[in-house]
Amino acid sequence: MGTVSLNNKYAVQFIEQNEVAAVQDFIAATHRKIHEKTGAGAEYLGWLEWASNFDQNELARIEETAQKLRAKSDVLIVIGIGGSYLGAKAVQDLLQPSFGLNEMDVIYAGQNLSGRYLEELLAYIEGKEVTLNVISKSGTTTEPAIAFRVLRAWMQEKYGEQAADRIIATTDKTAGALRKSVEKSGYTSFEIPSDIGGRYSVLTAVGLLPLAVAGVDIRKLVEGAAQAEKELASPNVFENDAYLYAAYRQILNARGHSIEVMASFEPAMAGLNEWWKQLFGESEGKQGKGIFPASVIYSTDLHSLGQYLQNGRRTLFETMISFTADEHESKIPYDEEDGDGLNYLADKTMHEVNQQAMNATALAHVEGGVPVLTLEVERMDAFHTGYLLYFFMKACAMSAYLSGVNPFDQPGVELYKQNMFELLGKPGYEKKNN
Ligand SMILES: O=P(O)(O)OC[C@H]1O[C@H](O)[C@H](O)[C@@H](O)[C@@H]1O
Repeated sequence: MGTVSLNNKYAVQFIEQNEVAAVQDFIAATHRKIHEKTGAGAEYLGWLEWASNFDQNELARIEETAQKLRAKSDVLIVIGIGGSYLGAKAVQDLLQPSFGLNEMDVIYAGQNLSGRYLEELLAYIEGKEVTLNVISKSGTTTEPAIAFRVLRAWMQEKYGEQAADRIIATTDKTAGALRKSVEKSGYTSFEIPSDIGGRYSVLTAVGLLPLAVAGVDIRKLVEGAAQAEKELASPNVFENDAYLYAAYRQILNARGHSIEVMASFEPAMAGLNEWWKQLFGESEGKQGKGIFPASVIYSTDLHSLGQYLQNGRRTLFETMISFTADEHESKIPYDEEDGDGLNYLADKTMHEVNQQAMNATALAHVEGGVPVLTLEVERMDAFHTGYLLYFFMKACAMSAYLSGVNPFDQPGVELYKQNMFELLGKPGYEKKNN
């Protein structure tokens, strides 16, 4: 059994083992395509063995920079959108306490164009010591560029010439406007490798610098991913759970289950759900194909979307993440009067009750015609998170290739950007929409 394993006990009635066996040859051929870098978009496979070959000097430089930032700031603002912030936010949400401030306050900007958000952020940082990490692979994305312009002006106003020492840029080695401003202003910078796309970049400086500042053990995160590389290297679908997950997804999709709902019983998973949605949505949603990635947090959403999941259109399948270790002490207390009738649960841990809520939900949804896959992960720590991130990246590459699309491009994101330039009157763009 791997560090993350796929349990199909709630999907057996929807998929026969011989259906999985039937795709083994295709899986093995696709595995070769990935590892020999011969498939579509192969120039973006830098993430495949990134963790096991991690440049130790780079890792040390990320940690040193993080130390320096921590020493001089109350708040780090990470400016980025899509793959340039979702990974850091996901891991931060998963590994840090749900309430109160962490050792270090890491917040996000540039992922929207809301004036209210920016104004409230500016009010929040008033009187605080601030550092910025602006992240953009292309260096030309409008949303983070605007946030950077506003926040850079704020920094210059507050720190004058010293502002440049408080700005770190993470971007392409040579291309883009952000690289130019690094050269001009002398910001400390980190490179986003040209062979790693945004949604596969969480284990590069893109994710690691903000996470190191936030106090996450980034070495353990990388170690977990390196372990996943080793465990998920077999071309055999029955020995590689990332491929098994990809195979199940595509078999279900072919049968009309074209929406995947990622379900977790831990609220700390909300950020990881968002990262996962970008990964699979941008990788698979093209040429009129793709499984639509959606997500829920239970029990919360059992009382909103639960009804739809149980009885709505039967185009869904569900993937539940189950954290198996019972790590928390909290137990249901015994009550002398038992007015609420809960004494039958006395002395059970919250984890035990939560696990039964998961089993009960899975059983109900299976009965309602929803295939349920379960991904079992032992615990929510940096090592297992690193493993899980790699698990999804490898599964996503396989799944997208199985459906016949290039997992590494995102041609569809361009149209709204072009339209926005036209509508806003950017010089050089024709006004076809006005
Ligand atoms: O890092 P950037 O070049 O600014 O790109 C940020 C994001 O932009 C678009 O949304 C792309 O579709 C994403 O894949 C990318 O992660």
